[in-house]
Amino acid sequence: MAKVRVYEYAKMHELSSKDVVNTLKELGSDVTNHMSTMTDDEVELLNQHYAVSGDVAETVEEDDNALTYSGTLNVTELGELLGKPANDIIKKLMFAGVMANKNQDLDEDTIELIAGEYGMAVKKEVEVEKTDLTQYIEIDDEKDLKERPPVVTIMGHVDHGKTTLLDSIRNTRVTAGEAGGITQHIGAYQIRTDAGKKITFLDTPGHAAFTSMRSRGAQVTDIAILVVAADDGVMPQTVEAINHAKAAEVPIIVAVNKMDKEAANPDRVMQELTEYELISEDWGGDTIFVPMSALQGEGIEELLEMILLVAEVEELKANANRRANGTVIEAELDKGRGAVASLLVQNGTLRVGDPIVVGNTFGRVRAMVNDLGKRIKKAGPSTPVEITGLSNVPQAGDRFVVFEDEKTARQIGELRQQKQLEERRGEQSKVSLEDLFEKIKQGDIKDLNIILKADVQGSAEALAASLKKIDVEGVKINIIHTGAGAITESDIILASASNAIVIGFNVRPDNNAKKAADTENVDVRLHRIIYKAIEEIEQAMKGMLDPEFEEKVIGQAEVRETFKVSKIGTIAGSYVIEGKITRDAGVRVIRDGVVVFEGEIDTLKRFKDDVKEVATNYECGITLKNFHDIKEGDVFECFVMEEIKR
Ligand SMILES: Nc1nc2c(ncn2[C@@H]2O[C@H](COP(=O)(O)OP(=O)(O)OP(=O)(O)O)[C@@H](O)[C@H]2O)c(=O)[nH]1
Repeated sequence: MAKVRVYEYAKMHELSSKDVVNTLKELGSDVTNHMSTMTDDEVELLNQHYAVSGDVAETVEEDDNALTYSGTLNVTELGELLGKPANDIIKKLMFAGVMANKNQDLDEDTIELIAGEYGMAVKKEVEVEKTDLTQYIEIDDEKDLKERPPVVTIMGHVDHGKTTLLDSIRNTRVTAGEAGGITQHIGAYQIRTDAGKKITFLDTPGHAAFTSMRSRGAQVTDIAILVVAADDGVMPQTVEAINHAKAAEVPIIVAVNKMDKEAANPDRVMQELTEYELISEDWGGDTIFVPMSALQGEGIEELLEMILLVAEVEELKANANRRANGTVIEAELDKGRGAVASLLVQNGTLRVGDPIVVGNTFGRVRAMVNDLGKRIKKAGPSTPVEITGLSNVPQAGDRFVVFEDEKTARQIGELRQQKQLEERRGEQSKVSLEDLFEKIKQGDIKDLNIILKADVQGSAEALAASLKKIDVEGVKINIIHTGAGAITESDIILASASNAIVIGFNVRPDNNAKKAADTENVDVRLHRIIYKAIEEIEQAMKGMLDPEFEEKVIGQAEVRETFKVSKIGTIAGSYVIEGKITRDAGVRVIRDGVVVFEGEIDTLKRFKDDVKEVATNYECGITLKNFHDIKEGDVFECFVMEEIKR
């Protein structure tokens, strides 16, 4: 039989708890109040006393008519819920052995007890975060999942041919067979290969867009194409792109571009990329390299094949037979059409008329067009579309979720709007050196991600190597990107997306980076001396930044005589009665147990000599800074501030 508390028993038999407590006491039990649990014997005794029977545990039932509340209730609030004056509640509580005032919060059991006294039932509602969109996305059954097209982003260094590649893929593929198709820029497009398989390309080349989406929690890319010009090799933004893709754990296919050029040297590209763990299959690695010429359309076919191959390995799947969800690729306010958003459907099928929450806005899909500007009625997984019908303009990277009915969509959309406003006020916390240790201690952080920029690559690497050697238990340093040159907006966005801090060595953030760091709350640390940078990080990890101090009393001296000297003030002829007195310690003057002064020692002498410290049982002369009202019998208590080891 389950253990039963007094109030539960009382409730079940419609008795007052107070009564039951008294009865139990009369029966010799040592229960004290309504919360006490009873032994089986006690229950039996009570049953006999009240002439009731039955296994009480079995009589507990869920009450569907229960009044519901959430969070906590105080006495007044409980009164309101039950429709009773607070004073009545207080009386009931008193009878149950609980002394409470009107504002006192009550625990769940007590709330139930009091409601029970009135013959009512209450139930605490489990609170859910109603604004979290992901919770409305049902998990698919494995059997409903079918292959979906991969979503690809093209990245690489400036001028290595990203745009040319995107264009040439689109030109060879999109118009073919799509009669009268005029490509429309909606942030992404989809092609169909000869084999009839689809691939979706995100239209904004470069890693900044890629990562700014990720910083908003959106992961839309399945595969990254790293374009490297064969005549130029690995350049700074190539490295950035690699790091961005790696941070997002997206597989990389290397497109060795501009092979038509005379200076093309694909071996050099392969060689250089080995440094970044991108090793070609020819060389025993597992990275796919595709030599090509985006300009002449060479190698495109093979690249598309390789994309499909990687997609197959990744087992990209979705369920078209469900309400859609996905991510905003771009959005803007159009004068004529209102809010226009390009969406990538990531799962399910999006239909015209669907009630939808997009980021912090909502609406109904009014009109939908595809990447050829054609009006469509529905769009399945991995399809990019442009929609109208939203009440506001969302942001790239925002998630969207279709709801069953418009009312729910509106409710959740409005709640999210409200929450966004509140959050803006209370800005969320990213990692910073100030609270790093706190976060490590609480287990919130196991890796400290760092982005390192320096004036020259050499010092960035030296600093990275030293930082990696810092050994603090419970936390690991991850250098997710190093580079030479000023700290850029792209660095900040990567930091924000990866919850990293940025260290600048002999470099400064440019203006855009400064602004971005502000809005994204990214901690940027600037240094000119390597060991200082290392020290700062190490101390932050150990919780030793701005150390906390506590006072420690080191000794006491008693004033035996005082001498007034015109230029000096009062000299206290003292005797050290405990510990020691040191010249640089803090001092408190205690007279009859009261602190009459707190400050610093000015001079400390033995006979005529200045000394640093005086030990127990020695005499000394002491003067204080800015305090001369010293009296015989005063006690000088000396203290130092000691750092608290955390
Ligand atoms: N010879 C040759 N030139 C190419 C090839 N691909 C691109 N180019 C040229 O390289 C230049 C840069 O190409 P883009 O496609 O604009 O390069 P991008 O990477 O998009 O450059 P940004 O948008 O500035 O980052 C252009 O003049 C292209 O015509 C190629 O395969 N062969």
